[in-house]
Amino acid sequence: MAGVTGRLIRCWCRRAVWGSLKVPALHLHVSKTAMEASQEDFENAMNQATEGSCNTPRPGVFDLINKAKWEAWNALGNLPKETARQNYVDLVSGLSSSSDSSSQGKPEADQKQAGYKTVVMTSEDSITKIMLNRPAKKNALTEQMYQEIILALEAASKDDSAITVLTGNGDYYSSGNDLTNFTNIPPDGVEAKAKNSAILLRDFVGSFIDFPKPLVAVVNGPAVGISVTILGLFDLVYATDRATFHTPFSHLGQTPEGCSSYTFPKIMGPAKAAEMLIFGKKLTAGEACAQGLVTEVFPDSTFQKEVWTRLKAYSKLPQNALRISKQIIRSQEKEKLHAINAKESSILQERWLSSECMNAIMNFFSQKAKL
Ligand SMILES: CCCCCC/C=C/C(=O)SCCNC(=O)CCNC(=O)[C@H](O)C(C)(C)COP(=O)(O)OP(=O)(O)OC[C@H]1O[C@@H](n2cnc3c(N)ncnc32)[C@H](O)[C@@H]1OP(=O)(O)O
Repeated sequence: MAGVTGRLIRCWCRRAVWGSLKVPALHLHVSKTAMEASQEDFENAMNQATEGSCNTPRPGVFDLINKAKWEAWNALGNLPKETARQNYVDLVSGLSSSSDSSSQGKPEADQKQAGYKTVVMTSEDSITKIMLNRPAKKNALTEQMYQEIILALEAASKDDSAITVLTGNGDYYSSGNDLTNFTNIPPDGVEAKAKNSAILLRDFVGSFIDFPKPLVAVVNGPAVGISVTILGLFDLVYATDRATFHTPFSHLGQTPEGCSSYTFPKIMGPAKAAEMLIFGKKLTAGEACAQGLVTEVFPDSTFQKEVWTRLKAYSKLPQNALRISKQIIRSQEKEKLHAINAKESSILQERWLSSECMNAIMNFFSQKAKL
């Protein structure tokens, strides 16, 4: 912790608390079919889609395993970012459908998808589950996690599942943005970092706005920050009675995102939304349900069993009807949501450069200030 604090204070002296966001050109050639692809192919494709072309030094001649991995990644060459992402999604989607056909007679088999490092993506019973997987850090969202969630949603939108679920591993749903995202300064400076982070935020929220199938949050514990705001973009939010919902943006010198400046007043009315988004009032699961942010609250002891039984029943409904109904509802205000997302992201880009925001983050790391 002393190291992190020292780094933050050094950053502050240079008027910055930002981490180096990798936004390289992304490159990938995928020539194998999903059935032919190995775990290593998925890892290389994921590296390419999230980190870009091979950007690490070649391992030493005796480091045979890492040298082979490096050579495979390096061999992928240079392709535009969108192509790299699309290739990755195609590879994963292909795996999902080919696995499904090869596992006929075992329809319940849990299809775990390879290549993700910070989330676990599985498909079972026509439900694709994306599980945040950093329990020791309360599922705080790193830049890599934002990228992997975007990729996972793209893959889920194309697989043959009826419903997609986002949940967390461990005692938290998510503690929101990982504050260490703000700790290193990239060579191109703090303003560039803020700009790249705003782009990542806009893309991340945009992938929830555009998601074409029913999207369900299984809120397995407390939720903070952006993990709360994006709930306004889900179709169902099921919560354990242990969950809390906290958006302490003013405490952090920040402002609402995830389209919550629009969805929260619409869901709960302007006064209750202001209490959460401006003054940082933390809601219990029962309160969040009474205000319409949560669909239903379950006792923690039976939470998983009850929720998954419910979702399995829903996933048997006709898939096209589910998808089309979702899209009719979303289409009413999709453009508006994108405009709000762009505006919120651009305001945050400025906020992240403010002394209020920098002080709040330093405070968290230096004093372990809890929300
Ligand atoms: C591309 C950028 C997009 C940005 C979008 C804008 C998003 C905004 C937000 O999401 S604002 C909300 C940010 N979140 C927070 O401020 C939460 C900070 N964390 C806490 O207050 C507490 O950790 C807690 C209340 C969530 C949990 O407290 P407790 O139960 O006592 O656990 P610990 O604090 O010991 O946590 C264990 C371990 O996890 C680390 N950790 C938890 N949350 C975060 C986080 N958000 N960022 C970084 N690290 C986090 C914590 O430091 C501990 O680490 P350690 O074991 O000490 O190494």
